[in-house]
Amino acid sequence: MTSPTGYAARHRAVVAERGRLCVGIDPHDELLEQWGLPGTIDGLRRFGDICVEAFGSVAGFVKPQVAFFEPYGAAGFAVLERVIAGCREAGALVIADAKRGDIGSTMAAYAQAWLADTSPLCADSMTVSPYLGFGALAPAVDAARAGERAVFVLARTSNPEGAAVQTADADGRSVAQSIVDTAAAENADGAATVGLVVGATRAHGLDLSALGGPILAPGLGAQGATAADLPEVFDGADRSWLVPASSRGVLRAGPDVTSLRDAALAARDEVEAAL
Ligand SMILES: O=c1ccn([C@@H]2O[C@H](COP(=O)(O)O)[C@@H](O)[C@H]2O)c(=O)[nH]1
Repeated sequence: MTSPTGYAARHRAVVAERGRLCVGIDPHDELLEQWGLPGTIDGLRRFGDICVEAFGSVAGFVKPQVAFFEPYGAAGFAVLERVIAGCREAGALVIADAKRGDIGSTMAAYAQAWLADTSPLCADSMTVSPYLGFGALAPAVDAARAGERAVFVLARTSNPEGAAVQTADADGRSVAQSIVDTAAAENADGAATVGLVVGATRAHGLDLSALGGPILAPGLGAQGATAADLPEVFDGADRSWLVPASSRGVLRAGPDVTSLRDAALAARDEVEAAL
């Protein structure tokens, strides 16, 4: 077997050391309240700092949900920068859950924001939406490949509403399967630059066997999926590439750092035992 290159090497290394679980960092208002924090920028900053301390040095992957930082404006983005940098410095791979997608020229700016070393928001990967066409994502795919990073393209999302668009027919296969097949072609170089988002919440009917890249699988915990569901939901996929994700399911253990870390490690162990 040849040694992995590009993003694949970074991904494989962190999985070998820390496992496949991705902990979502989603500062919901209800969680701030449950953690005894004010719904202010100070509360958001404290939430972020606790997450960095709890997860940065033990989680393989963390996934800050950008949407929860945006309502705080510039100050919220400053907290997000701090969360991304803190987790990366502690060794976790950071997936910026930004779900960006636009015409190519604008996509290039999104890539610069989330995937360029020069940006204060620079992460290890980002989520992107192919609704403007897979080809429009090229600037992000190129930036990711050049920087040994990845993009996670929405294919079959964890929410029930996604089916109407994602299972629609596209020349004899579903829209989602066409995304999978295009991603697989991008991964022919072995660098695993193009990952997918495929929810863990239900059977998706996709053939993921030739993907050759990571599969972010949100839906564990609060959305009802369990680690025990994973083998059936992802039957036929290369499980070594699975990145099952849980946000509220872990975050509800807060605000105590040790309890949060223990919850993340317990979820990680359940995932590894199931897979
Ligand atoms: O298909 C998708 C894509 C993204 N998400 C995001 O993941 C987390 C899930 O949070 P939980 O608390 O574990 O339910 C959230 O940020 C979503 O925006 C997803 O759920 N499904």
